[in-house]
Amino acid sequence: MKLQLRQVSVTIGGTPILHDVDLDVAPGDFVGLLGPNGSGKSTLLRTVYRSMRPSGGTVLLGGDDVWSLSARAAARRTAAVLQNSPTPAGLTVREVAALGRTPHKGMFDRETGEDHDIVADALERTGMLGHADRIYGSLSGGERQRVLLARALAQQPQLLVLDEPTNHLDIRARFELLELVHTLGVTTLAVLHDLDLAVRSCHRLVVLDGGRIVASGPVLEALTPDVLSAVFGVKAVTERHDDGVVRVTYGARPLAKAG
Ligand SMILES: Nc1ncnc2c1ncn2[C@@H]1O[C@H](COP(=O)(O)OP(=O)(O)OP(=O)(O)O)[C@@H](O)[C@H]1O
Repeated sequence: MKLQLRQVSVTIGGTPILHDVDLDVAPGDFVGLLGPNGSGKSTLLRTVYRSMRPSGGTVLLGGDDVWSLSARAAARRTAAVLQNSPTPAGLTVREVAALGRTPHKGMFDRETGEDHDIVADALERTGMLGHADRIYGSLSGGERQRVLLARALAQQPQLLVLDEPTNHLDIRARFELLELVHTLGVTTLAVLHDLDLAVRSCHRLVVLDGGRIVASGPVLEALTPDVLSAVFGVKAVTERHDDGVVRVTYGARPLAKAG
């Protein structure tokens, strides 16, 4: 399902945070949202998963304004994996993942065999099925992150919104998680701080700076040396290597301002 932002702006307490953002994610595309600290990435995501109403502009999912949908209808379409998501204390891993089924069920509906299978599949795909009966609060940060992704998968969303999903994960788990997201084929918009992971994993990139989109497109077109220098302050190049993998290579003295 395609996601379109049209002229989206956000102003908080009189301070403009996002300025007329236009952004497209095609069905099935995995788009990385990059930018320095404070550039507005999380705020942009909030307008998509309905946590912050834009001050202007529209957010369209499958052609429908997400802010005109009921919260429940929107939740059936969009799943978000966020930093520090509040999670009820005392639940098991399976119970947390099963929360992803909530938007698909009536208030008094019980879990069906199909729900059970969907949750088990989500836990299996995130490598957490073996921990299904553990208390969520007892997990490590990386394990929690996987369970939150399992909850999102159990939601069977048409749009996946991820805010720094690889935070807390060790290097192998980072690759595994992004590989998993890539293979899901679900339309995905993900804030990523690791530029090298982003260029390997994403189909396209969008770069925010000061609340404005300053570059977007296929990875090699979006993350040019000029953008890396002007936006991120580093000397680096993005190039496709002989093995076909796109990588970001940083200079020996990577700080652009260091001359
Ligand atoms: N509720 C709020 N009230 C006041 N300012 C806010 C609020 N939310 C965000 N901001 C400000 O808006 C700007 C963008 O914040 P945002 O969290 O979207 O940036 P970000 O690109 O996700 O940053 P980071 O990479 O550090 O997570 C920051 O200057 C932040 O302080």
